[in-house]
Amino acid sequence: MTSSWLDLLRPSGPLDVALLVVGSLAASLLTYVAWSYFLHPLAGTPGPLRAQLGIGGWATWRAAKRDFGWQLAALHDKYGSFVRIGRNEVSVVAPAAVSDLYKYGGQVKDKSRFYQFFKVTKPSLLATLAHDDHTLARRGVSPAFSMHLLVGLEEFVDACFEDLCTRLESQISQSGGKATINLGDLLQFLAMDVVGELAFGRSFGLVKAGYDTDAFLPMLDAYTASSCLSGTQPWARRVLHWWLTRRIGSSGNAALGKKASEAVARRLDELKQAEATGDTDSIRRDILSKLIAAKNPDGSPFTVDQVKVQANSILGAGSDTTSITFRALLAYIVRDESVYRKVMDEIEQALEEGIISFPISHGAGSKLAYLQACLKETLRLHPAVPWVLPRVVPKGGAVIAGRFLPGGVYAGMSPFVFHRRTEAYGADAAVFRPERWLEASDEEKKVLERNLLTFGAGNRVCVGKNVALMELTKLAPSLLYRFRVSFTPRTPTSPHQLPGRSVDGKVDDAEPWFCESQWFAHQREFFCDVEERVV
Ligand code: HEM
Repeated sequence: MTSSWLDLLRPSGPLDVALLVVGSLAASLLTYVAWSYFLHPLAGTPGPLRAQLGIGGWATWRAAKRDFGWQLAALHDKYGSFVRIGRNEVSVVAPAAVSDLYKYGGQVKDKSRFYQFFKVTKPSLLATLAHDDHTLARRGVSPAFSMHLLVGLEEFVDACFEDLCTRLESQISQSGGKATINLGDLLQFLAMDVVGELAFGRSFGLVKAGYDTDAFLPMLDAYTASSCLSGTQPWARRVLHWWLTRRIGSSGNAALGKKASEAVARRLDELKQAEATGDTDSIRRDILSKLIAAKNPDGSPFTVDQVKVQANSILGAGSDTTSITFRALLAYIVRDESVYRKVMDEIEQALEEGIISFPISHGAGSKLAYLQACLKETLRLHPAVPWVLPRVVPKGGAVIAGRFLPGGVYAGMSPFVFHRRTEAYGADAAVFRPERWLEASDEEKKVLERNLLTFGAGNRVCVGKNVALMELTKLAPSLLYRFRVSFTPRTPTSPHQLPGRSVDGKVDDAEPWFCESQWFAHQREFFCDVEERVV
């Protein structure tokens, strides 16, 4: 029989079979890599090599290392406005992209699959990907977050703050006039107690207890870390979730579900009794009430499950974010004596002139112009969510910041990176300068506001923005007025276990915390020396 060259390829033993399999795999991989590098619609967009080769994993690795913000900033410094951060994903930092990607009624509408694992049990608002589904869901939930409703709930926020003052005073007196306190944790307890009051019918009592009674903090950490990591590698979700929950522990998860069930059941009971006695005025008109009264698009009332999902997602979305911002605001004010002096002079003068009184209302706090400018600068330089907020370019493609991106590509902007770019905030973009918000003309202010992505933008803008701003506007001046706060210096005997690291990743022991950058820009170990002020 005559042999052809094809016979040479025919395996004649197990070794040949193995070689053929390995060879075929290598050839497929090479073809895939070459396609990603040369032919993919994002080919030619600069970025880390592994993203360009389509292997992916850059964002996953950054999420695992929790250094996402500053690593992405460095890539943009190197490559410019468009950086390919995944096989099919691009990060953009151009002012025009804000409206191209996020504006109401714009071409780009759906969220990318990155968000899918932020669902609690069923998709919450944050995790609803399709624009149309989200619009309907948001219509039901929005009334629960109106400023009108929230202003009527200020007394509950004040009560949580009083718990904080009592705790601080007691620790201060036990320590002989000045106490070293993990203020970072206490501020998160405060934010959680406020969410408890507004969305669960009563405070969780964490500030009063002085510790994380139901292990909520590790649970929230496991929830965001696992959702974020899994979002970057959906196929590996189960493994990542298993690994993380083992590593971080998430015992609070069950406690949280239980708390939501109890809160809804309690409120439904109260409603039933009130209706029976005709005394419906005695029912608190809070977020929980509004969620219970919410309707689906077909007019049917929210089910108990829907109410629980929304309440739980509020805890997931509202407590880390608000406390990260509170810590950052305090730190920016306290670390610079001239900023601190201006804030305190403004508060004292407003008190003298009767513009504010205690407890400071949201309306009164809003009149503290310099403090509000500090808050804006804090939201700009330390956005609680530094991650890119990825959207899907629609079929047929879209022009984003002057560049055509084909349909199906994921594109997003990182508030952290964008806010530090000169094209967004000028040559001093990296500097904390509250005055920029006060000196700007009305037209300039519109641009500053438009470029501020801390709460997202467009129809996906944070639904809890009013809750956070109300809390910070009231409580930051109240805390600063009652207590003198300074960073606990790092010494061999101080309680710190981690080195100092700033929001932009600089390791420096003068920093008040160890900052991480993943979905959240969380600060660990914010220890402060706290004294009562003579007022
Ligand atoms: C300073 C505090 C806060 C910051 C910086 C913040 C930031 C954000 C951001 C960036 C988004 C949009 C994400 C995206 O486009 O992908 C978002 C959405 C959301 N936030 Fe906030 N948030 C804060 C406080 C709160 C609070 C207090 C609550 C609840 C009481 C809350 C509940 C939500 C919810 C439910 C969504 C999803 C909205 C939707 O998709 O319709 N947030 N937040």
